[in-house]
Amino acid sequence: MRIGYGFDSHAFKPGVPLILGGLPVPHTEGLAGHSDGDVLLHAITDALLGAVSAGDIGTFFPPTDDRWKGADSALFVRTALEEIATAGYRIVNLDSVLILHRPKIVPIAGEIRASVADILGIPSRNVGIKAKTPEGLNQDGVAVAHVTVLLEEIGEPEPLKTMTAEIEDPAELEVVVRSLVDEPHDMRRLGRKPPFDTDDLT
Ligand SMILES: Nc1ccn([C@@H]2O[C@H](COP(=O)(O)O)[C@@H](O)[C@H]2O)c(=O)n1
Ligand SMILES: C[C@@]1(CO)OP(=O)(O)OP(=O)(O)OC[C@H]1O
Repeated sequence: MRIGYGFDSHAFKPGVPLILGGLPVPHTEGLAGHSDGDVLLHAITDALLGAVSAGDIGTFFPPTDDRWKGADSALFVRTALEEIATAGYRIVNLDSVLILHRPKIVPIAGEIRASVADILGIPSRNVGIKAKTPEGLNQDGVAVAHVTVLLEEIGEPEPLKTMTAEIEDPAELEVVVRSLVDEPHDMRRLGRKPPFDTDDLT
């Protein structure tokens, strides 16, 4: 298991679109940045890179490089996903806190969650989206994102197990082979989930 943490902040600016977690959000202002200013995806990128000690967003995508001007921040996340896969890990779950006065996040949290889950290639149930207003912080014109992520090792598939048995009566062999081949086997009884949905079997 590995844990990662990411943080980012961007100032609100009139005349640019607001994008949060890859979702375009109708609002009076957007977030200033060299890229599309998606504060949540930047914090996610840093959480993923940090979990495998692979540096941070700026080491991969320097703000001095014109290639990333106006870039879709999903590109940064995809690169971080490649880094964690190369290191042998995949995401267990991710949690986040957005800190901003407006817009209100709760009414659109489901859409942001679905967008983030889609970019990460994980189910929505493994993505947490929360929000707070920056009360007492004197940060009215700013959006802040904090993200934590938990990774697990992808791991090698378990080697096939072999069984040996001594049978004296050849008729008994027939019974044992038939029971192995013909009868349905419920793997849940062995305490392990099958790697597929048994209802899908035809
Ligand atoms: N931009 C925001 C900020 C907050 N919320 C929701 O309001 C709750 C109360 O926030 P406080 O910071 O005032 O304690 C918060 O837990 C969120 O549910 C929001 O939706 N969008
Ligand atoms: C994403 C990059 C690169 O375009 O720039 P910004 O969009 O300004 O975002 P920030 O989180 O300030 O810094 C990371 C940079 O690498």
